[in-house]
Amino acid sequence: MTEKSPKIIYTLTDEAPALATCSLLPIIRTFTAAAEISVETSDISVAARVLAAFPEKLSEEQRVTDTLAELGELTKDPSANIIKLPNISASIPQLKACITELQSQGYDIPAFPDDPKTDEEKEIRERYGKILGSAVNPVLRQGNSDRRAPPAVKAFARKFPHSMGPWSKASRSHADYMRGGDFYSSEQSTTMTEDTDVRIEFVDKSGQVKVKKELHLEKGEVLDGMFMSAKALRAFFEDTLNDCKESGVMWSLHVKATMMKVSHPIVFGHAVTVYYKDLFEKHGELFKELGVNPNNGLNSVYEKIKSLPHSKQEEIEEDIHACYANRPEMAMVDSVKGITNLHIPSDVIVDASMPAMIRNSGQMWGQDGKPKDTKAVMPESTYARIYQEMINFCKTEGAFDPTTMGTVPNVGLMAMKAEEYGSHDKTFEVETDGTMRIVNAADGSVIMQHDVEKGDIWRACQTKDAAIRDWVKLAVTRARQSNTPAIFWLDKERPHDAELRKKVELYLQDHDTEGLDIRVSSYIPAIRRTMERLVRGKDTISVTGNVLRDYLTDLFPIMELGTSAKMLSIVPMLAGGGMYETGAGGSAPKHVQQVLQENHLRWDSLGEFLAIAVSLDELGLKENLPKARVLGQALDRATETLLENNKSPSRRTGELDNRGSHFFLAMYWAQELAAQDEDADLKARFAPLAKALSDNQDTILAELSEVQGKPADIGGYYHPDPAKASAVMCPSKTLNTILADFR
Ligand SMILES: NC(=O)C1=CN([C@@H]2O[C@H](COP(=O)(O)OP(=O)(O)OC[C@H]3O[C@@H](n4cnc5c(N)ncnc54)[C@H](OP(=O)(O)O)[C@@H]3O)[C@@H](O)[C@H]2O)C=CC1
Ligand SMILES: O=C(O)CCC(=O)C(=O)O
Ligand SMILES: [Mg+2]
Repeated sequence: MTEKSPKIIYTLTDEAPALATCSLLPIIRTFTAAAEISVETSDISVAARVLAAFPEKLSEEQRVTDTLAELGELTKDPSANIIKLPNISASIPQLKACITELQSQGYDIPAFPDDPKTDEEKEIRERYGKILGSAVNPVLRQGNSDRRAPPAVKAFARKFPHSMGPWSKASRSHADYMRGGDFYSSEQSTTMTEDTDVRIEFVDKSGQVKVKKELHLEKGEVLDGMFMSAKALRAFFEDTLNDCKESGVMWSLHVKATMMKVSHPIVFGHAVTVYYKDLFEKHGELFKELGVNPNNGLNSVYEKIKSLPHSKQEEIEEDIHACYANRPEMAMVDSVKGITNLHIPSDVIVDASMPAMIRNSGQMWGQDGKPKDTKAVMPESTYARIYQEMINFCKTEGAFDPTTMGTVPNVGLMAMKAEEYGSHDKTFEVETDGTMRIVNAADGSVIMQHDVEKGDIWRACQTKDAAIRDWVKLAVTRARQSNTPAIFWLDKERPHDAELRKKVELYLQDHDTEGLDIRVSSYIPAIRRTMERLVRGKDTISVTGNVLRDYLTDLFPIMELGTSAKMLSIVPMLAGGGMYETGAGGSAPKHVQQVLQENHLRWDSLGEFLAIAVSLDELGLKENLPKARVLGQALDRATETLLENNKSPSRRTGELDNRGSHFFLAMYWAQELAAQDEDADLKARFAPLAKALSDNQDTILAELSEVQGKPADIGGYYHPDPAKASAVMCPSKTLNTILADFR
């Protein structure tokens, strides 16, 4: 194949989707080869990114290229066609585990410096800092977000509804959030009237000015500044704990320490030191000497005390247990292993954890492994209120019914690192009391300022005008194409949203909105109206900012479909290319545990099937490749058949899993190609494959089922051995031979 041949980039990521890829990719390549489309891989796993950061430490054979940087460049190319699977947005404990694993495999990379002192350590910390948290998605998402459940997926959910816990009117579960002192209450916002250079500065009490960051802002760009008071946050945590202790409701923290990689670990750290207050008061000095970092969770205590004599370790562990006696019961991540909600900051991630709780009758799991009513603590009130509104709704109306409910697609403002999710390099933990301010670099005039205290978390956010214009256009396009009412969720009380409201009003005038139902509404009336319609089987597009994009595209899909992995998730890039995300969920670490213990992968690749079909269709349209379109459309029909026949993976070991589901997809896809009459060549080519697969169905399914029930060895967690992982994920010799013979 020449270099110019049409190509799709398929990302290799982490955990469950990476395993699923070992099985699915050979199938995809078998089909795309027939249209001379190459499917090239790009490894953006945490492990690959770590290795790419230290080329000088590695041998020639060990070195890998910086594929994320390459992909970032590709997003500017109008012909870009990227299939993006979910990847780990690593917390510090995860990054450390990845480093240790790579070192054990013979890669001479440096340890993660907890407390960098020398220049060399600082430089290493900086390199690792670029890999931490949500470091991939913001680079690749150079467009706004279009996430929806295709009609076939909705039909499937209605025919085979997922489980949905009932809601009691007497439920004591609720969301709790700060009523003051949070980002919401301090937000300031302005739109730049011209291109402007600004400085973010800190002024201490003696008037000394320290420049924290310099920025170039474009004309029309929206700039926000806000802070969260550390004192108010700690007082809030204490109040919530006391309230739970008195009422007997379980306590649980929901943040996004992965994506909000600077601010939320700090918030998480405060929760740890408030919950385990007695422990930190008693051993604070020792913990400091040992390098305990509460922002990494209670696990940091367990890790660091390992160096102490046994008797001291026991004393500290007893003090930890004493906290449980004094504090309310806390929700557990794993009650059998004793892992609490505060052990590791990346275990409970708000976008997925809150809908899971609501779907589970508003309950989470307690120390005894039993579900219990819960206070879901989400300090920042900006978005937490929508969860309370949904809880109120479920309490009065009962749980949602997946067999009758409508759907809530989302058009999300995401391009160019919009809003809070692009704020990490402009987020600061304040060192002493003083003033944080943004000044115009040209004349020193103050654009906005906040009086802050030591420990407060201050941040600035940027939203580019081009991104907002494109977002409005995408919303109108989706409303028109699907003939569905759309609501712009913009809060009247929020200064940032007030700026956006002005722009939305203006940019809507650029489009033909005749006959469309497009409204602008504050969050609470917006979710209320959406839910009122939803339970009546009616659809409503939510048009939201970046954080609500993230939250709502888990919240509604999890109610509607059981998992957001079944979503079609398209990012039409501003430069003209396309990125097709596979669902709206993450990399499902729990699924890997099941593979390692029982060799059953319950990962549903539906998001991948949907993404590949759109990717092929778009490729066909752009490159004038009718065969690509025929392949894509046949894949969509095959996916519909797969859903109708319920050949999605089961959760239970011994039943059809991810690999078996891929087999059915391959068979249905080949059958669709053999049945179509648009392309005679594809018809003739795929007829024998369809026959071979259906003739051997029983043998293949038996071979796939045989391997289940025993532990599996993939040779690593973050950096599995490709041969071992492939052997585990492609265990049917018959299927492997049929695919190899066909190619
Ligand atoms: N686009 C991206 O790159 C994203 C990455 N992430 C990253 O993913 C990791 C895990 O995040 P987490 O909050 O646990 O959320 P996940 O979405 O990965 O998992 C939550 C649960 O959702 C269900 N689920 C998710 N995907 C599937 C699927 N394809 N098939 C079937 N069920 C599915 C599973 O439920 P059950 O266990 O009941 O089967 C799973 O345990 C983190 O490292 C996070 O940073 C998160 C979101 C998006
Ligand atoms: O980038 C991440 O960490 C998570 C992304 C995510 O949750 C989403 O886009 O829905
Ligand atoms: Mg999300």
